[in-house]
Amino acid sequence: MDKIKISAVSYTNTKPFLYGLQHSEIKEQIDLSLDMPSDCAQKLIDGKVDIGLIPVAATLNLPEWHIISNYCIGANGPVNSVFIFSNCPIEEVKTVQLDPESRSSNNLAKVLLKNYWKVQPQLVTNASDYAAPTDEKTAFVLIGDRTFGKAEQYKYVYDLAGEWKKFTGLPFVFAAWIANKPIPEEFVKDFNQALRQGLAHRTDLLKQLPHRADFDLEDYLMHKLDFDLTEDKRKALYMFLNYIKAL
Ligand SMILES: C=C(O[C@@H]1C=C(C(=O)O)C=C[C@H]1O)C(=O)O
Repeated sequence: MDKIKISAVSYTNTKPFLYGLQHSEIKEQIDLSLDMPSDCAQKLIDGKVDIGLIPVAATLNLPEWHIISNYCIGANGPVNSVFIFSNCPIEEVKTVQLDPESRSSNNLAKVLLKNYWKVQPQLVTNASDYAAPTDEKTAFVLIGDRTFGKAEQYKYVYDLAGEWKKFTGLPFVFAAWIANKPIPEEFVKDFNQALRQGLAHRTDLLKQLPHRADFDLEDYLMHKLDFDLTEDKRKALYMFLNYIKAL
């Protein structure tokens, strides 16, 4: 049988899943690449892979998609790795730079700016001074490991999963395991078993990760991230997609 091609996120948030896949026999059946989220999405859209841990916002660009797992990258309240960083209050921000590695969080920022904060700053992709704006009134979206330790450096820090929870009362799902074609049931079963094992071994994984003085990895992997794709997260996912369509 041909190997099933998979693209997964290259950030720390995905390490519990990778631990499970690497410690299971399923690793012989898969061809795994690690990519930034925007590339996971593009590879699934272009048919270069069969399954991706992709930003949920990118499903709007897929003609066919199937959620193949009850696990995801999500949060129920603040996630501590998806932010708008700003040096002035959000109401005064004139420009928001978007993160080139993101698809979900950029859209979440747009949804919250419009519907929650009710402001209309200019949105910029590929800003030349991205993540280091010189203008006081320019803020930026930043996701993943690049945010670790940075929350102290800005006067105004907006955790987007926390803001979404205040807005909707719901948890949020950033990325889900999605296939662009039907995948054999037996494989899906073994794949989910491997993911479950990985989550169950987070304490072992944490022992292998380098300690960071500026970021609480244990709190992040055990508490801030919430990996179960619950009914509430599914509800939030479809609500989010509808908000994006209405932007
Ligand atoms: C919580 C996170 O979730 C992520 C955010 C994504 C996005 O904005 O497109 C996609 C995948 C996840 O890695 C994070 O990266 O910090």
